[in-house]
Amino acid sequence: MSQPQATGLFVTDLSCRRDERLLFSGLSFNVQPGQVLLLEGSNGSGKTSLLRILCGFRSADSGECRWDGIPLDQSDYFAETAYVGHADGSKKELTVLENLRFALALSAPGAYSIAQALQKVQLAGFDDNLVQTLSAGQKRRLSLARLLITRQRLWILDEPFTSLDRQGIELIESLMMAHTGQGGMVILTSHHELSLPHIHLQRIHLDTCH
Ligand SMILES: Nc1ncnc2c1ncn2[C@@H]1O[C@H](COP(=O)(O)OP(=O)(O)OP(=O)(O)O)[C@@H](O)[C@H]1O
Repeated sequence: MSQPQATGLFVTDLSCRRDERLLFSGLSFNVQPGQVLLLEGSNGSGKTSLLRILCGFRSADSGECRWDGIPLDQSDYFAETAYVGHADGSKKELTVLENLRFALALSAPGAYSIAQALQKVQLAGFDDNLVQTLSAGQKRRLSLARLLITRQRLWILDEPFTSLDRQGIELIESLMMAHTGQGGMVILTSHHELSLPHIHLQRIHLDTCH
């Protein structure tokens, strides 16, 4: 009988050093459809470094990552993953609309049109505003709109609640619930306590991964 296929992200025995400091080692976990993984740890414990490894921006010192059972670089992983980092990923000299059109040109379309996504993140009417004129929270909301207009199975979010008001925090939580409810996956770092009822939430505390 054939083995059932491993679906999702499987990480085995990962380690990372920064300069002479071992940030984490022997780190193994998996994230499967419908699941959220919360990375916790003190400042400097390596949360962003781990996310950057998972995004392919830097290499691990050892270990292996597989997507649906296949090494990341031989799989569809990078096309199926969206990253929202500290820098928001928007081009500040372009308008809101231009940024979203640009994102859409690079990815498969998601469930929301650009107009619907702007409405959802409460940026309707800001279409022609240059990103550099938006507030920090509005830039965050624009990066959320990007997640909605494109279709990716895994969202990797580095401190997504930064700069957001209470309504914005609730918005992200509801978007994460909808995403995982449709079989999507989320990996995030946050110092904010999450409210995600009925979601399979895993936690990894990086201070303890040595
Ligand atoms: N570009 C870099 N070059 C050298 N060391 C770095 C670099 N970026 C981060 N580090 C170091 O790597 C360690 C982990 O940093 P990282 O940003 O991954 O931590 P973090 O857990 O995300 O922290 P925070 O909660 O403060 O965002 C820190 O000691 C930091 O000084």
